[in-house]
Amino acid sequence: MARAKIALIGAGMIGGTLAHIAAREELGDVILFDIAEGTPQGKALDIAEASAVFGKDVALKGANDYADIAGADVCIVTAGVPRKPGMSRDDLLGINLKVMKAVGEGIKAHAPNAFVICITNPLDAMVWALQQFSGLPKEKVIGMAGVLDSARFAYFLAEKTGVSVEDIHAWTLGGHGDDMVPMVRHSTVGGLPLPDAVKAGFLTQEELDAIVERTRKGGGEIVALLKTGSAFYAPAESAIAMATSYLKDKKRVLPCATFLNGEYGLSGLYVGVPVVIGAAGAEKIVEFETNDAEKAMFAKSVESVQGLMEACKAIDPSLV
Ligand SMILES: NC(=O)c1ccc[n+]([C@@H]2O[C@H](COP(=O)([O-])OP(=O)(O)OC[C@H]3O[C@@H](n4cnc5c(N)ncnc54)[C@H](O)[C@@H]3O)[C@@H](O)[C@H]2O)c1
Ligand SMILES: O=C(O)C[C@H](O)C(=O)O
Repeated sequence: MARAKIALIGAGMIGGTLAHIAAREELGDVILFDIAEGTPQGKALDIAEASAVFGKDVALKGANDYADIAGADVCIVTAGVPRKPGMSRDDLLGINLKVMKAVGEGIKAHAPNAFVICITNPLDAMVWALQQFSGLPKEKVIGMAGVLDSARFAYFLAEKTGVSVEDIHAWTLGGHGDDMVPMVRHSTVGGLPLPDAVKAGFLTQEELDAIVERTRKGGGEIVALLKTGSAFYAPAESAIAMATSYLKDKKRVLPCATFLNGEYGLSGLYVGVPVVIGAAGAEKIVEFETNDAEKAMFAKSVESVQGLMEACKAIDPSLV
């Protein structure tokens, strides 16, 4: 069977890390695309040379022409700009929306059968715009954020409780902003929902509250430390988990920005929800039972996403 073709649109910090992981995992041949000349070629060559050390058979190529992504099975989009300290993700909207238009047109022309994973921020509005600009089916265009946010939640819980990260299952819902919703009742430590884990003495309520708050602001914490850009290792791992589930038809349930069509009482927007990812793309949304407090937090987060969609429409009236 032919190897999968993975096109990485954007060869910056996340794009380069994605290429490295995809090659090491032998997930498929990799095209690194960027408007910057030399960057994708240099990173592709560097990783290709590394493949002789880690011993995996993959082809890597850098490109500045969309024709090179032709026939891609998966496109992972990181093209655009990241935030710097003092900025919010929403400040990136104007510049990254223009980038999404160019990327969407490139994918439409050259890789219309791909499964597309958008990472560019502000995520929920960018993936919504990218789907429209590309014209690809909604189930084939999805956004990466929830896997990252829930990984942060899980890591902080593991660190505090001393339980292996493998035995913590954490979930976040909503938009990829500071009002995202870490799902305390649905997340577990060793199988115990977090309120029961508190009762069992794994952590205190105050510690849990602090972890929820730290999760919400997890992106900003890294931006403040790095000063020159934002997180890239955990975001790349998160997108690789999504791409792997699609390519191997694993049907993992992962929290992703997914187009809603009545689920959670909403339609016509992308927002983070658990979804089965398999060979058909976003195959089935999982609807968590939510109480009034969770519903209110989710509604607030959705409102923020809708505000960003309105801002996009004001810039580009072709968006509906
Ligand atoms: N969804 C998430 O959870 C998440 C996590 C981390 C970062 N991000 C976002 O991902 C994006 C990329 O982050 P990064 O750290 O890789 O940034 P980066 O600056 O290192 O890389 C971005 C790359 O995009 C390229 N680019 C710009 N315009 C382009 C265009 N029109 N076509 C093709 N390439 C273009 C740049 O040349 C650069 O190489 C940012 O918007 C960041 O905010 C999202
Ligand atoms: O916070 C950012 O700007 C990048 C990304 O969205 C993240 O959560 O790490």
